[in-house]
Amino acid sequence: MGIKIRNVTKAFGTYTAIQDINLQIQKGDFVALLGPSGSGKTTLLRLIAGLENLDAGKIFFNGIDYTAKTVKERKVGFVFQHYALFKHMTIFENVAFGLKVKPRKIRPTKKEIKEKVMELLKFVQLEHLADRYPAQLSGGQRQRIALARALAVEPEVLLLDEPFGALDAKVRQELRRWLREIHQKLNITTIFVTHDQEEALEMADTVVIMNHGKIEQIGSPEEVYEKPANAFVYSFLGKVNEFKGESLVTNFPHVKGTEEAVGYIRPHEIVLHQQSNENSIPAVVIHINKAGSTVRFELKRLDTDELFEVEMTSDHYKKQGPFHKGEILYAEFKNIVLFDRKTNSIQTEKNVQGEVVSAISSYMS
Ligand SMILES: Nc1ncnc2c1ncn2[C@@H]1O[C@H](COP(=O)(O)OP(=O)(O)OP(=O)(O)O)[C@@H](O)[C@H]1O
Repeated sequence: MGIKIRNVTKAFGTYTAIQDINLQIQKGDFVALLGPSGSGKTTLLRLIAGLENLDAGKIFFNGIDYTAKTVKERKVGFVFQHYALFKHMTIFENVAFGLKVKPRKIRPTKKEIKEKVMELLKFVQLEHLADRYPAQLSGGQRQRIALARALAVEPEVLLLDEPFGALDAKVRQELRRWLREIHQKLNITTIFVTHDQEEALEMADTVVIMNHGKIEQIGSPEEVYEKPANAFVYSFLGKVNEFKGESLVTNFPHVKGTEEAVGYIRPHEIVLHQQSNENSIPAVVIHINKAGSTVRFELKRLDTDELFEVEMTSDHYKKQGPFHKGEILYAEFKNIVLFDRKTNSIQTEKNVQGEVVSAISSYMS
């Protein structure tokens, strides 16, 4: 099922949660709606489902205007963050529910329902839990059952709202992989909401980045990460150090009047030296975190007192270090990305420092 959202707007009272959104989702796509809290992700998902009425615009399913269709008519399957399983029903009954409540004419027979439910439980690898109650399952198992239940009615679109949000990191990781496999097998158009950029970039084929009820960028994970459309997308996808105004001037003596310029640098794009060079800025080490395969440093610039983060692989650190808290190091900023705050557009990207200085100078002068 392909979905087209055309000029859709939705307000709650005087607050516009979705502002004139356009989005086209291809049949079989695996889409993440990604954005900070309150950006309108859930509202957009509920509009697609037919759980909310829109104020303006249209929604098409396979080219047909579905704007006025009910939830039932849209044939969507849902999975929510908080497992909406029926507590008083067994796992089997939970999965069978959608089939049992079908109108008599199209309701499968008891035998067919049993076969279908057992097939789904096998599919989500939990057939041995058929007779248990939801309270006897782990959070991850409950979400897998919630998915089996959503799939029982053979939806044409699968909608998931922060499906793994309430689970711990390890289970979440397992379920991400599992859901991708399920999508590969079934190829149902799937849209999931998340505020976790790692989850979106890892799982989705298409990422839709939302902010303040609008879409900031649509693209593959590579596209949005490598070619962010604006400052919001850049800073939302991964850690960044932000420098503006005086800190950019101090860093780049050629730059004049920097009010509208913001420079972003990812922590792994800063190189630390024990000796100064003409491109480096002195900074004192505030904290070193050596847990895991990446070593993270917090440093304070000596010229502006600003804090910033640096990351390097532990292998690299072994060769270059050890560094110590309180030590003065020299930070060289590679790949600074400069945004114009007025137009919210990228001025320069992925340059080495020398080129950036000239780009900034020509932009500012
Ligand atoms: N039923 C409602 N009545 C009034 N305001 C609402 C309603 N539903 C959502 N909103 C508002 O609309 C905005 C968007 O909410 P929405 O739940 O879509 O955001 P979200 O991006 O999914 O956020 P989160 O990640 O926190 O769930 C928020 O400011 C929210 O307060």
